[in-house]
Amino acid sequence: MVENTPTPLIPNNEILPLIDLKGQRDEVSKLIVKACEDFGFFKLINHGVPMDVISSLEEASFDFFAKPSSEKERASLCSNPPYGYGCKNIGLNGDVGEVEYLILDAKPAAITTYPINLRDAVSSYVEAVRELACEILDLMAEGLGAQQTSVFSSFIRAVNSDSLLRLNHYPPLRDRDTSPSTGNAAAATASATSGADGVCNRIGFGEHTDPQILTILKSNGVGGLQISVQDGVWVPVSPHPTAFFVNVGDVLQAMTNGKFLSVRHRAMVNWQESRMSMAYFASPSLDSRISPLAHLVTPNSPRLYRSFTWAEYKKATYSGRLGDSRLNLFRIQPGDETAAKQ
Ligand SMILES: C=C1C[C@]23C[C@@]1(O)CC[C@H]2[C@@]12CC[C@H](O)[C@@](C)(C(=O)O1)[C@H]2[C@@H]3C(=O)O
Ligand SMILES: O=C(O)CCC(=O)C(=O)O
Ligand SMILES: [Fe+2]
Repeated sequence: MVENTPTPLIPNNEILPLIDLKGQRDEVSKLIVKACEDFGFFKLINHGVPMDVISSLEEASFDFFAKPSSEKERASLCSNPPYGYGCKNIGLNGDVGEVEYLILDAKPAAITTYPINLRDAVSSYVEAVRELACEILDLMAEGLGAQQTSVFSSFIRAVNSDSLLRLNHYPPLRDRDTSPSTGNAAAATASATSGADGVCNRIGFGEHTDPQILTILKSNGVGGLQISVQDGVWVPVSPHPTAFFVNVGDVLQAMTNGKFLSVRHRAMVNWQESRMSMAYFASPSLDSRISPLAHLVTPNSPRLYRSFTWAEYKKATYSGRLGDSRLNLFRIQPGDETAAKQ
């Protein structure tokens, strides 16, 4: 059963940074670093990804989710978790939400095996968004004063990068039998109270951090994404017609020695409109070793996490629940000199 969530919510989201990628390079890189330190999140406009590439994938996604369940399950492509179609069950350990989704391997070789109606749209989108992720990561490296601009983006450019594309569809609650006790539509209305923007207090995708390096997310014009700026306080991210929402993942928090925050976020369901989100998770290859940039470890900022491979981190992620704080498993305990030198 999906519970209501009477947690404090800040209605005004103007505090979230909106960054113009066409601005002056030095300025943009400073703004990105500041946003990642303060929120682990920002909105990006003038990002260079053509609108027709975005709308083609959005259309292909709506077409896919409009198919009968039996067909979607068949199109699940493979039984290799986490790839494929899923409905309400998130991950393998009992998490649920009012969402259906398709998770796709973003490797070019994998994309060529997708059904014809998705293949072209996914391929163009992934190529464009991967380039954007690399550009953002280069700006971050510059803003952090890293010796090599490509210190982060080289992980994503690797041919065997484990990046994923996830298409999430949150059907509107209005027409559904949503009341757990009675199945009655009026009771469902009362229990899933919605605001003026139609966003309900019903969870579509529960709170979590993204485990990878960086997430580039595009949603349609329907609100629902919220980020947690401090424990239990949720800030709604208002929809934007063209912007991408960018958030830091756990691996980038580890590589920046905690300077950047991997922000907790969740997605709520809309009362009357379908919400679609398309998330590209930029990820290292399985054998990549993750360690902090040397210049970010100082006597005043001692090392926070032991080094790990993405395979190790991914295994820890997938053996846990959605809301777990996975990075804590890799945190160096005070006095653990061996781990601090690895
Ligand atoms: C419950 C889970 C779903 C998830 C794997 C996990 O065990 C914990 C992290 C979840 C998450 C969140 C970000 C991405 O949407 C995702 C694909 C990922 O890499 O980690 C999902 C996983 C999933 O849905 O399989
Ligand atoms: O749908 C959204 O806006 C967020 C989805 C999300 O956080 C995820 O897929 O990891
Ligand atoms: Fe997420």
